[in-house]
Amino acid sequence: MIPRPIPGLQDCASRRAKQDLMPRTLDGQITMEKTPSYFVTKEAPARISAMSKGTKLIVVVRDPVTRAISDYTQTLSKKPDIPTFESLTFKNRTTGLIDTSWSAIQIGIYAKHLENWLLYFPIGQILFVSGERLISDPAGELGRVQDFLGLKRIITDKHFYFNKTKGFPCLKKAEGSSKPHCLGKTKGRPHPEIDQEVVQRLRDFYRPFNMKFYQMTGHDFGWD
Ligand SMILES: Nc1ncnc2c1ncn2[C@@H]1O[C@H](COP(=O)(O)OS(=O)(=O)O)[C@@H](OP(=O)(O)O)[C@H]1O
Repeated sequence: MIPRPIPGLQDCASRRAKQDLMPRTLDGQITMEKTPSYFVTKEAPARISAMSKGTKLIVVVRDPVTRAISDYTQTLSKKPDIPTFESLTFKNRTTGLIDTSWSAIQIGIYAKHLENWLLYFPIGQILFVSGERLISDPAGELGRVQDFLGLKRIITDKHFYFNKTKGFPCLKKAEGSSKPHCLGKTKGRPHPEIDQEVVQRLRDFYRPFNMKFYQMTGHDFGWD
């Protein structure tokens, strides 16, 4: 059971005030909250643990190189004048020194972020969902989520079809409707073409962190 959520990472008083505005979780209900930045926020594990040690945590991860490019694509869509991905990647392009302070790069060092969580939560309380498998086998991945949450497997293959144009699975029927439902326009956007040498340098950079992450989670995500 996931307890009532922390609506943000504010101080306790404002957190409680916000919680009081939220509906109560009734028996048989699970309250969920999605805030991607929690995984990389230093204070989040301690605060969530202080609120409820039993909180189940779900983290969706994908190849950190693709993640960085996707992150950049998102920023570019809002600020078209930013420097190129290639120039932001390096502190010094000649020496090949990666700028690990750039958030697009930093967020993908999953092993480092996970270490913070493991100070407060056992690994069995965290489910790692593969972003790649959410596309190639959504029902399988959601099967794992349902098991982790102790739910009956209600969502299965029957609920999805693959939309080739979008390159994503879509729901055959949206909740409360008889019409199909696909993810929005910002999902599956084309990414800019990145210099392959830079991509390779990033692959080399992430490899040891990925290996450590596989070891910590006991799961090979196949990013190499
Ligand atoms: N359900 C599901 N399955 C697989 N992949 C998914 C899913 N939802 C979001 N995404 C991909 O995650 C990338 C970031 O999406 P966000 O949901 O954060 O969207 S947004 O950037 O806030 O608009 C973005 O990646 P790219 O499209 O490759 O850039 C989304 O397409």
